[in-house]
Amino acid sequence: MTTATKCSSDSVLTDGDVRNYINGNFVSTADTIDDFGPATGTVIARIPRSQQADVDNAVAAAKSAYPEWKATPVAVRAEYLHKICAAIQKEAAHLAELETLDCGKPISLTSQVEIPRAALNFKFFAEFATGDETQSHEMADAVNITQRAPVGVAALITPWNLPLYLLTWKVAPALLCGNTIVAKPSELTPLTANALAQIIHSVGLPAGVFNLVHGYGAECGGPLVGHEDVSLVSFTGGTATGKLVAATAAPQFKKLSLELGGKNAAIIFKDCENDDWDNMIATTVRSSFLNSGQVCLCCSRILVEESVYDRFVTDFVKGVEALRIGRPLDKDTTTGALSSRAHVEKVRSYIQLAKEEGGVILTGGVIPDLKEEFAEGFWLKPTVIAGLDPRTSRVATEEIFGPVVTIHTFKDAADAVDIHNSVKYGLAGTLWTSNLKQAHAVSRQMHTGMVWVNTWLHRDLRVPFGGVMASGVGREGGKHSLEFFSELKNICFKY
Ligand SMILES: NC(=O)C1=CN([C@@H]2O[C@H](COP(=O)(O)OP(=O)(O)OC[C@H]3O[C@@H](n4cnc5c(N)ncnc54)[C@H](O)[C@@H]3O)[C@@H](O)[C@H]2O)C=CC1
Ligand SMILES: O=C(O)/C=C/C=C(\O)C(=O)O
Repeated sequence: MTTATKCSSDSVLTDGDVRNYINGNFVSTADTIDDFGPATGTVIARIPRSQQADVDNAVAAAKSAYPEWKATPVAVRAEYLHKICAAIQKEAAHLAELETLDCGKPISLTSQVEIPRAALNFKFFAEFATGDETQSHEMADAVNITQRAPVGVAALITPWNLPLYLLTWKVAPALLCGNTIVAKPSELTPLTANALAQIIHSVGLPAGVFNLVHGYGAECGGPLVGHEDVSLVSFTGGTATGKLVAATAAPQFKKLSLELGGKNAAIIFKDCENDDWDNMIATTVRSSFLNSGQVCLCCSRILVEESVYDRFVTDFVKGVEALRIGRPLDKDTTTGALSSRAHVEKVRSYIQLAKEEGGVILTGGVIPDLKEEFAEGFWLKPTVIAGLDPRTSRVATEEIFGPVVTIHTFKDAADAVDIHNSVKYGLAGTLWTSNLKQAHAVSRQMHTGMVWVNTWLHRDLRVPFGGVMASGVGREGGKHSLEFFSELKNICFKY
């Protein structure tokens, strides 16, 4: 089956053909899974439905390639990362179209943010590899050399919301540190992972170093996590799945990183009314509805100081209603479709629940009226809900992971912190204030892995990325990724 996008004549991509990539070969499976384009709701590709035997083959290939890759100097590994980065950049326009087709998200997002970041993930880690991590500790009669050694075969399991962005965020440091890989992308968005395998093949990475298996979570992801020859699992996805992954991996003592969901809040103090109001409104619209709210960092709760609540609601709803929902390939579209029909139904069930909980829909809450072409697609309007109890409402405290935000008031900083910390998640929070002391005090009390002050999703790839409580375990990013994808090893030399 051929997808609707076109590659240039010298492209290494053949996107009509989605296969597993095992030991340097592209292989099919007997059974397949339909891959739907969310904008139209039609089948755009058929992908492998891998089972235990396919996972076994991929892990065996990764295990067999490991000794040689482990012994490959880090500078040579970094050179491969540079080549993969260059190939992604060369194919960027096509990759952006593929991602848009597979996810239903706007081309502005894939072409300006996601695909450039996928390339940057490789460049960043290639340049991060200095070898400076080696330390020595001298004794009177010996010297200790502490080095970083790779961990082994890494299972990398990624979700559907930022497919290539999040896959490359794991692949680049895992390769750099000398691990071999079996990757399992989401069955909902397999196309750019398939393209990445074709790119990796084209740059001549040794066979077996990178392997890719497509399939359902239970049939393919589960056997991969549980495989006895897998030493490390890096998972990004929902909290419920993260629990299953942890329950399998922990008793086998695998290294484990879990980047899970969130119920992030944006806290808006009245003092940002003075100088930063318009920027705050525009950024809060973005932090609520970027990728239709399907980013783990999106702020799905907005807490507003009482005295500026009315002004906030008026300006925020105006900003939300100005979003352009429609054809994802149009350059000025800001808001596309959701990932799947099941996800639309999940999000709609929360909107219904909000009504039952006494909430008021300020805007959205319905399927948009789009052209005939999109009648069967997976669409929902950006939705703003007020009037819910921020501590007890299910809609205001459970992860929805879609285009729905709830707005609440708070009295003072202590009240804001109390509401903020009343959910079981703790990924990333945002606060808006011109009072430096307040920013300092509140950010320290917010129980999250990350806080942004007067900004949002302002990324520096060196900083630790990850959450607390139900938002996950472990940190990735910069040296934290290198620490996760390697083990410290001490060698003591007696004089
Ligand atoms: N980045 C994030 O924070 C994400 C959060 N979510 C949240 O999770 C909810 C459910 O979404 P799903 O599509 O079910 O995501 P999921 O968490 O089940 O899927 C993520 C990845 O895990 C794999 N997987 C599923 N079951 C597995 C298992 N037993 N063992 C190993 N791998 C497994 C999937 O195939 C996919 O590759 C969403 O509605 C959203 O609330 C979903 C995706 C991303
Ligand atoms: O690294 C980033 O900039 C963003 C990461 C986003 C996720 O991990 C997510 O949405 O799951």
